[in-house]
Amino acid sequence: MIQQIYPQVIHPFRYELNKDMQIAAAHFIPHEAAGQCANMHGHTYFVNITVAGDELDESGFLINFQQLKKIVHNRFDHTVMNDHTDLFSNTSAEHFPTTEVVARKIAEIVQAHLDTLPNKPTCVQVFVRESPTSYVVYRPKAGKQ
Ligand SMILES: Nc1nc2c(c(=O)[nH]1)N=C([C@H](O)[C@H](O)COP(=O)(O)OP(=O)(O)OP(=O)(O)O)CN2
Ligand SMILES: [Zn+2]
Repeated sequence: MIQQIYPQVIHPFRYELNKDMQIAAAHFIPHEAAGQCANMHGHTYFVNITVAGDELDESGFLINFQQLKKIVHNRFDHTVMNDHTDLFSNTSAEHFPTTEVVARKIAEIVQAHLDTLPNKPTCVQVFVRESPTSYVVYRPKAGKQ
């Protein structure tokens, strides 16, 4: 069971939901500054996604928790991050599968789905813990990723 305390995000919305998930995945950072992390290795990523909004859908959901798991966990679990060439690149630092970029890409994937919903919720924070001692918080700027 995942039980962690996450950094809080300030937002103006009435509702906020949080979905936790674990993703087992491998990656490498294709840069000499990464040291040993330039070699392929694996993590159990702990991800927390925060979605907020003022309106619920016809089910009384901001978004179905299960849908969030489907679009994020199912996409990455037991994969190699670098193999997702539609998202990550081994030649551009903005797209290396670092914790920072993984968090941003998850926010982009989630927001793209939220944009299709009639109640128009917003992804306001993505927390990604890559190791017991290292995590990133990504907060999209209002109105853009
Ligand atoms: N800013 C970032 N720095 C590092 C990243 C990253 O994504 N963003 N990634 C790595 C490596 O991929 C590595 O998996 C994680 O490194 P680190 O936190 O050093 O992992 P350790 O478990 O070895 O940490 P200790 O606290 O030393 O046990 C490197 N840097
Ligand atoms: Zn790593």
